[in-house]
Amino acid sequence: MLDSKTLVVKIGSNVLTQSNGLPDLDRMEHLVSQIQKLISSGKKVVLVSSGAVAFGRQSIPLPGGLNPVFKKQIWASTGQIRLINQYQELFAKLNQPIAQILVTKEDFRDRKHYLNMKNCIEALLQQGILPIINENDTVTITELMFTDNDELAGLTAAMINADTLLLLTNVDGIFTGNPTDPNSQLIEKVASSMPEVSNYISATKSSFGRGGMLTKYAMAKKSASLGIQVFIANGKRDGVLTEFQNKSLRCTWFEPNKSKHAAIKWLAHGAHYYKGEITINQGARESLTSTVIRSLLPIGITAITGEFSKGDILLIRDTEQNKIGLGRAEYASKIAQELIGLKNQKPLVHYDYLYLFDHE
Ligand SMILES: Nc1ncnc2c1ncn2[C@@H]1O[C@H](COP(=O)(O)OP(=O)(O)O)[C@@H](O)[C@H]1O
Ligand SMILES: N[C@@H](CCC(=O)OP(=O)(O)O)C(=O)O
Repeated sequence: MLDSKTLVVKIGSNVLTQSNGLPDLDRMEHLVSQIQKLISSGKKVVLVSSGAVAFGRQSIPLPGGLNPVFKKQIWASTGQIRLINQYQELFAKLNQPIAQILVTKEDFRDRKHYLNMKNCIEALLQQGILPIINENDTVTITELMFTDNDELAGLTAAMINADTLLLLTNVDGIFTGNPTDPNSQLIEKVASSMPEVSNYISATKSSFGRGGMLTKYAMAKKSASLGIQVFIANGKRDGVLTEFQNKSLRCTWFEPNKSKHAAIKWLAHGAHYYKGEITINQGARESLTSTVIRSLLPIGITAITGEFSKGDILLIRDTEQNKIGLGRAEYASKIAQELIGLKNQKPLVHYDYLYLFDHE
């Protein structure tokens, strides 16, 4: 376990709910006081909290036959107020100001939204205000949705260049089998050099969770590959964050690789957030994937689809349409279209902003 200065703490729905579905306010208060201690010890903390649907569901009864999308929207929009009010009340007792940020996947796709969000979170942290983030569930339906808040927490950690991601759920970490089976053992450490552990994980979810342990694992691995240490731990355990601070946390710890450049962290999560697609010829493919660092020049481009602006994410494909990597556009699609195949032009993707999938 490494020291941490900037961390994202994600609290799953089931951590904040009792088995009967009612909000677990004692647990919430306990976590709030520990988060406040992390902040007062000098750490910058961003909280990603689920729980809107769970808080809404217990207070607003709805007819069984109602369209599930409407149900989710009603519970999320009514529950989010309850959730954030509860946080507001608990943090206010400790004189800790908070801010609410509701985001959609689209906010990570659009460079302007992304930068606005990043700047806002950084400004809040500078002022000692705790940002509390959740998905804006009322507008994100099906393909617009994050897989779950673990994905949102991973994206947030990359965005703010956090060194640590703490995923609090209702089990102590990843086990070698069903966590309720006494023969299952906690996997305490995952490193890129170690064999895969995903086959231990079953698709079961906690009663209020969305993504399950598999998506948590995938996001944890990706974050660790970018240089962010990840802890999956039990938010229902008393003193979980104090144990984290004392480096005595019972958890699954993902050892981070060498930290990647902030722009690469952002790009690496861009697989679902690109604005345009670029097809490159064989020569450009060889050049980009060689050991020599090279930018992507218009001469190696054979086709461009989609409309993008300077700064947007681009997906790069070879002539067989294999996905090669992601890059940040140095100029807009309108200009790029005119330069396809031309010599002596400015790179469309600079090598500092190029993320090749082989490097994962
Ligand atoms: N091998 C495993 N180790 C730990 N948990 C597992 C494993 N396989 C499946 N799970 C399930 O994953 C659940 C946690 O994921 P999830 O329901 O998405 O939580 P959250 O709401 O906190 O995001 C656990 O409650 C557990 O039932
Ligand atoms: N945005 C939703 C959370 C969805 C979700 O990912 O839940 P979880 O798997 O418990 O982290 C809510 O607040 O209810």
